[in-house]
Amino acid sequence: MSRYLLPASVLGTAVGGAVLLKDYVAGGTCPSKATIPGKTVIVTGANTGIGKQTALELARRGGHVILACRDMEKCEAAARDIRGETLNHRVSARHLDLASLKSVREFAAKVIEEEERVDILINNAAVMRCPHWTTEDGFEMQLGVNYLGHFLLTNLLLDKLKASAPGRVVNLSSLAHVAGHVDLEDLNWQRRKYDTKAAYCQSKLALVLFTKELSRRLRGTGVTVNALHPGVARTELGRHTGMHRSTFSSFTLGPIFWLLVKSPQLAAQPSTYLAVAEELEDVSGKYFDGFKEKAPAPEAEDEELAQRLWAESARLVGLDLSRGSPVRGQSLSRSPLEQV
Ligand SMILES: NC(=O)c1ccc[n+]([C@@H]2O[C@H](COP(=O)([O-])OP(=O)(O)OC[C@H]3O[C@@H](n4cnc5c(N)ncnc54)[C@H](OP(=O)(O)O)[C@@H]3O)[C@@H](O)[C@H]2O)c1
Repeated sequence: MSRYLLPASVLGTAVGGAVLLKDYVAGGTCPSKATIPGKTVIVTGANTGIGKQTALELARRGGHVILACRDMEKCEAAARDIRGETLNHRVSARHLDLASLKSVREFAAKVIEEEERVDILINNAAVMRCPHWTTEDGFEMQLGVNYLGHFLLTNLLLDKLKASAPGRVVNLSSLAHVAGHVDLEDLNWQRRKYDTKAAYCQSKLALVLFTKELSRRLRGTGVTVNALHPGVARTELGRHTGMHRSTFSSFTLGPIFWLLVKSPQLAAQPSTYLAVAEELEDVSGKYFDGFKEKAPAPEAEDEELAQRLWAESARLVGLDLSRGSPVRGQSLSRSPLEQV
């Protein structure tokens, strides 16, 4: 067994390296020079990685940028960095923990009350391949943070987005969605044996399906929504994968990874493009790989699945299906899983 390990690892590394090289070469800076003075943008998970760089790029383009993060110390520090670098003082920090529906509702309520408008929502935050953790409301963490938290947040902000139209929603998905499967009978991993990779892929596929159904519902409102694979970037996303704990990985994959993958600055360019490019004004419901529109995985094209997922997600987060608003009288502290 062990004599196959080294050649297999070398082959794996070479293939992985080639894919990443292609990704790097395909990258580039945002082809649009559009500015966004007077527009209000929300970026979730903006204290680090692609989110922080996207917020920086949008602040450079004159937007009023709201960094929405779970750790206020990191959030304020990122906002300070961005203000210092861009000299745009309309960059602010707000608390949002996507692992808590109560926090999502509080964040949305404050934004609706205190902000005049919301033009662009970038659903960027994510957690990848963490242990089998659950959110405050009892959802598997990757489903709860990456998908359900953003599903609820977007729905709660829709009226504001529509009132500020034209507007845009950008959902950070991933190429990993192609390996995903949405199991409507067990979205929350209560019956299936838990598989953290599959849970990440499911959450990213759910975001593409959500994009499709939301786009259908937004027709004629002036608000568009698209999903994006930003490319492979060296960020903190791999913090739970344990790659750094393996000696083999540290000495082989590690350096290759750091050399070949995109910087967060480069990986933020497609998010910026989807948020501002004038030529995308009427483009909605699509999946982008970098700057290019691509066909997503076949399961992500299933309109009936997208509609059923919407209904199930609304049920899980406690949205009134007919109004798209929180169910009246619903306790914010009880788990929606307990309520249904
Ligand atoms: N990097 C890549 O190669 C890659 C590839 C494909 C897709 N993507 C997607 O691109 C997006 C950005 O990823 P990244 O690489 O920049 O990752 P990252 O560096 O790990 O940043 C993730 C952000 O999400 C935040 N976050 C995590 N849990 C949260 C919660 N409960 N509430 C609010 N915020 C939370 C993190 O906050 P803390 O710092 O407090 O944890 C952080 O700000 C993600 O959607 C990811 O799936 C990335």
